[in-house]
This record gives sequence, C-alpha cells and structure tokens, in this order.
Amino acid sequence: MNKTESAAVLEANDVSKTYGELEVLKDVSMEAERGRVYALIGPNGSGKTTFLKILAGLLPPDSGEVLRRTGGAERAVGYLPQQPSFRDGFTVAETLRFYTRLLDEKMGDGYVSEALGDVGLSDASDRHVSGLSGGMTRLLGVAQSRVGNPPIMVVDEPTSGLDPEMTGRIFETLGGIADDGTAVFLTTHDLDRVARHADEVVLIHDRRIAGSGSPDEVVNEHEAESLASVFDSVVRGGGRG
Ligand SMILES: Nc1ncnc2c1ncn2[C@@H]1O[C@H](COP(=O)(O)OP(=O)(O)OP(=O)(O)O)[C@@H](O)[C@H]1O
Repeated sequence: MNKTESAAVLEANDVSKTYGELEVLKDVSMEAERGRVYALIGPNGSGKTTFLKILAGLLPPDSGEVLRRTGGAERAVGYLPQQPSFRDGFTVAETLRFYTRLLDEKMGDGYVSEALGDVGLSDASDRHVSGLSGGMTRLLGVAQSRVGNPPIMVVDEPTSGLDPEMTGRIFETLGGIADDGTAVFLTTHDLDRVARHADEVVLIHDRRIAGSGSPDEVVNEHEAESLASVFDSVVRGGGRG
C-alpha cells in the first residue's frame, strides 16, 4: 500500500525482540487499518503474544518502532489478556461500571447496558462474575477492554478452551467491533474461524511474517486448499518462509 495514502492506525516498522539468547522477532513490519480484524497465527512459541504486546505498547521492542495514529483518543489501545479475571463479589454490570468510571466519571448506566448488549451479555448483567462461564468471562473482558472505544483492540487468544458456539460468538462480537471502526488484533489457533471471520491473516514463523493478506489471498498465494495447509507447509518447511 502506498504509505502516503495509507489510513493506517498502526504501523510496526522493523520490530525485533530477543529474550536472553532467544530471538523471537526479527525486523517485523506491518500496517493496520481501522475496521478490520487481523488474526495473528503461528505455531506455539512463534512470538504471537510477544508481537501483540509490542503492538499494544505493553512491551518495548529491542529495536524498531510502533506508530499508533489514534488521533488523540483518550484510550488508544484496549488490551484483553488470554485469561481475563475479575474481582469476586461483584455483578457483571457493577464490574463494567467500575471500569467505565475509571475512564470517565460521567459515563452512566446507559453506557454500561449498551456495552453489555454489544457483547451479548444483557441477560447476565446481574450475575456475579465468579459464576460466569469461561466464554462469558471473555465477553465481559471484551466489553471491559472496549470501554472508551479505543481505535485499536488487542485480544490474546480469546477463544482458547471455548466450545464452537461460544467461539463463534466471540469472533462475531470482535467482527462487530471492527465494523464500528476499530482495528482488532487477535491471536488464535482456530484456522477455520480465521478463514471465515478475519479480514487479514498474519502468519508468524521463524521470527518473521511468513505470509499476510486476506485469508483467500494467503491461500491462493500458496496454491493451497486451506489456511491449515498453508500453515502446515510453511511451518513444516515446505513454504517460502
Ligand atoms: N518474558 C519472557 N522471558 C523469556 N522468554 C519468553 C518470555 N516471553 C516469551 N518467551 C519465549 O518467547 C517465545 C515466544 O513466546 P510467545 O508467548 O510470544 O509465543 P506465542 O506464539 O504467543 O506462543 P503460544 O501460541 O504458545 O501462546 C517462546 O519461546 C517463549 O517461551
């Protein structure tokens, strides 16, 4: 894409990261626009979480830079860790109210109920957080990380351990948030869902981005039948890496 015309809300330039002797990312660059879901895929330990945290500004790269063009948004990035947890003893609505008031004292119950509606938790607003299923806890986490409508959302493995129905709900919810003008980054091992729901795939392997583009583009570029076969060929050494 021509950078002068780019509407990129986020730009990573030559990002590298090493833990001790372990080089995880080497000169990784990408751009991202609002309104799109970016799925970071790759084998275990390939650096997806590391890259997500660098994109979110939670971890500094050793070299390179991440530019976020968030237009002075009060909250530039919403981050949801892999296992969100909430303090016992409060309901879903009370919990979300707590986070909204941290950002803006004036954000009222209308915002809370709308935000719970957006993630499909209206009926659960009076339930205690300790009694939520894993999937509902993730949905509450999505609502919490979205407070203030950050233009960038970074969500680490939102569907791990969830059943197919809840996995679908999470992907649809994140797709809806992207449609509202957010750049959504997520990591997942669920390649079928990526093929169906992601706008862009970022395949991380051997310290680099080994493939990127829409799911169809990535599959066609590798003359493969599915993302799973692209994954296999790249990770098992048959790809262009
Ligand atoms: N704080 C750290 N200190 C040392 N090594 C780390 C640290 N964080 C991650 N690593 C290592 O860096 C590599 C990349 O980890 P990362 O969690 O980014 O991978 P991932 O692709 O998200 O893995 P998974 O799919 O298993 O969640 C792994 O080998 C991991 O053990």
